[in-house]
Amino acid sequence: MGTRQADDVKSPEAALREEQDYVTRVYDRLDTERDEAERTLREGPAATGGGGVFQARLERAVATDEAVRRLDRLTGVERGLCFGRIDHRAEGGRPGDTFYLGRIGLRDEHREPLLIDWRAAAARPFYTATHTSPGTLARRRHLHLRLREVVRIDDEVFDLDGLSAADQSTIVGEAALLATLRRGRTGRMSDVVATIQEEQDQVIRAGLPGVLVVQGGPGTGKTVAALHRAAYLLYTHRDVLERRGVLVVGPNATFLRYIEQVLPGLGETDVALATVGELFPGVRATVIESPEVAVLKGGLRMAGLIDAAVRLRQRAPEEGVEIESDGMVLRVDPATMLEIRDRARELRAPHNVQRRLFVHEMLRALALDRAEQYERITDEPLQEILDSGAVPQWLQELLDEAEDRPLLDDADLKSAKETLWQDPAVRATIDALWPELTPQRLLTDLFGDREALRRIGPEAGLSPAEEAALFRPPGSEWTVSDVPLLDEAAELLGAPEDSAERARRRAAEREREAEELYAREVIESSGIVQTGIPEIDMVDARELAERHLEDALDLAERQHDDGLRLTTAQRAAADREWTYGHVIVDEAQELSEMAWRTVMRKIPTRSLTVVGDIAQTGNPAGARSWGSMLDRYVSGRRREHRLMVNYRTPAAIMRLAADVLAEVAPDQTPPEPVRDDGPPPVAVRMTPDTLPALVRAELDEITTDRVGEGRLAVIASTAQHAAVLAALPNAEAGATPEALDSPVVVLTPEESKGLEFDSVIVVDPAGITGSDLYVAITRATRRLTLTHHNDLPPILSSVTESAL
Ligand SMILES: Nc1ncnc2c1ncn2[C@@H]1O[C@H](COP(=O)(O)OP(=O)(O)OP(=O)(O)O)[C@@H](O)[C@H]1O
Repeated sequence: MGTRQADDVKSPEAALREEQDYVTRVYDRLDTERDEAERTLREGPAATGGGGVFQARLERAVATDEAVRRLDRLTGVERGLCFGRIDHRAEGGRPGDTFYLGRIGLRDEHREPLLIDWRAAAARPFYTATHTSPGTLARRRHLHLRLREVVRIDDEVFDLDGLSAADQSTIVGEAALLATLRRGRTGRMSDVVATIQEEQDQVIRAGLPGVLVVQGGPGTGKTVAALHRAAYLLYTHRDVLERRGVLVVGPNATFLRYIEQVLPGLGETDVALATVGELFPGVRATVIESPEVAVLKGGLRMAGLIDAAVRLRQRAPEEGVEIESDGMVLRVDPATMLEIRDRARELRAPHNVQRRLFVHEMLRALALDRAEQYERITDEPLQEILDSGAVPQWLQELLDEAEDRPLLDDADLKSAKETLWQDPAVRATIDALWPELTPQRLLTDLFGDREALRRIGPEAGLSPAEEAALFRPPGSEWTVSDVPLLDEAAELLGAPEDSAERARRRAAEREREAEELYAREVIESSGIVQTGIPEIDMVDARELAERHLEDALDLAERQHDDGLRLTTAQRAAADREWTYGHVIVDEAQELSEMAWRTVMRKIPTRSLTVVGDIAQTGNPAGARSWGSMLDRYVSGRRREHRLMVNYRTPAAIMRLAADVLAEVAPDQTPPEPVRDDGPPPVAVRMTPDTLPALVRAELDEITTDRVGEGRLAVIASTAQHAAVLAALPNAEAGATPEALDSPVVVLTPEESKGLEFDSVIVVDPAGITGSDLYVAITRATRRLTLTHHNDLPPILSSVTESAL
């Protein structure tokens, strides 16, 4: 230590000018690359028209895809493109290396690195160096930009002697961090790439395989770390993840809107975001059930109930079946009926696939019955001859021969079955016995049928009261708790197979085969798979061929979308059976057991990041511990990482939150706040009439001179919500994404989950129970007011009363 960098002694103005020159070069380079990407789209192979052989189409598709991706990436990173610089210590008389860090990596025209991607290994010291263990760093510099102008520099010098004790703190980049944290809120989360802290860095760069649980109190940066992790994983494992995609599951649409800009800002545009209510394609559920029904529908007994509901739709009537067809009454006797149903059930396939066997067996039984009846009719005159005893020799021979032959040969049987299937009466009867079902149909019928619920409820271990609670009239809206049940049903039912769909699938398959052939030819003709070394050829050739083939087919598929370019995220979102490369679940404590089953189906490799806080669980069907939700899927293969520092809520508000936590979750420790600024929380006794005045006063306090900053949330229990909204006609209400753009929003505690606001007014906290109160209080980044009509509960007694 002790070597001083030459430019440490420069005047601050000169240092700023120098950095400005560098940053200007970086932006110039960004502009050049954007121009190039645009030109490729306009003039390059991507721009040539449609048609042509598959290889040409393939090349065009590759070029288009790359140019669009590149352009997306280059466009998303404009703000704060370059945010830091690291200077390594000089060694052996040689000056140390200097690197500039950015949201993406850029090289100059000579291919020399100009900007290092924040996720690259070379950037890591920026996040890990502390005063106690600086590694090889001599200095870390934060560059603060307004648009493309460098407005401030913050230095941390690691090789100067005599650092104060405070500087030894483990929180790195304190000046830069606090400046960032004090910014007014804009209603959108922003990335923190310039100020990622060491404990967050460990989460972000943890390995891809297995389940990583990130447990942390409110404001510890769980969400922000999870999103940076998505960007980091995509950067480090792009080949796997770009093809399979990354899914981020969040608690509600407002929250997803709140975080949606973070990944594009980090250069990633291809991550699917969804709520649990959106995990079943074609349904967008937002309605929340009553707590009792949410618990019931969230529990694993539902898997048994749905299984029983499917079996209930596979009928074998005790009295057998009779159908009038073509002037004849056809019968399937009870024993045959049972045999046919059981044979179909034994097929290890979903209901709609088993149905095909059921239909064939039923038609066969009916065709045989018809043939037997015909035979009886035509045999009547013959019987008379036989009874008379005068049977000529030739007839006896014919009869002996016929006895050995089956009633219907294969061709007869096929045509008889086809004829029967054309008969609407036959079809209707078979459909009623084993209908083709969609998940929606199955659940609508089940929940709308008290008798069916009563019949199968006991099998799933439900009490009569629980069976009754599940009933609802057909046509009711889908709820968030229904979505995992729809997914469960889809799993048991399989895809319905109507004839139009079948024809489309066959045509698509034929086309795909043709394309596959072309793709193989492309690969073979390019010689890509020949290494000349027999062992390598055997393994690598296959792997390479498969990879290229899949890429080729992906592209071919995309071209089919009438010229529309579908991203991996879009294709994944439309396909229930899509399996992702990695899944991140935020506010994961809210997921029920049934929701976890749905999520786990999407990630058979179990490469998951699970982010949440057990102390904030609001969903009565949510997690009480991580083990209770995850162990059945990943027992023993779960790593847990704890985040302990709160970057959001100032110390005075956190002291109150700690009182609440001690009551609602005494086994949990509140996180340590970084900030000790801002006024203590206050309590205001009032009526709804005075609420507008309080809102106006708070808005005056938080509005900054920067346009678009300053957000206020009024958080009220569901019971108070309507009255509060009526008192604040200019405020936006709850779970709409637009609410985030409004300076004032009225939310329930549930809706406020994961969000943050400069000022929070909690209306009637006595009416908000348990962890919901903890969530509501910890949304504030600067100011907290509690309003109440009656006395405050003892748990909040430390808050000072204030007049309006
Ligand atoms: N390293 C950091 N640098 C700057 N800001 C940060 C950092 N880490 C977290 N923050 C900020 O702290 C706030 C809280 O972060 P975040 O929402 O990710 O916390 P959380 O743990 O998910 O909270 P909750 O459990 O309440 O949803 C955000 O404004 C975030 O930008």
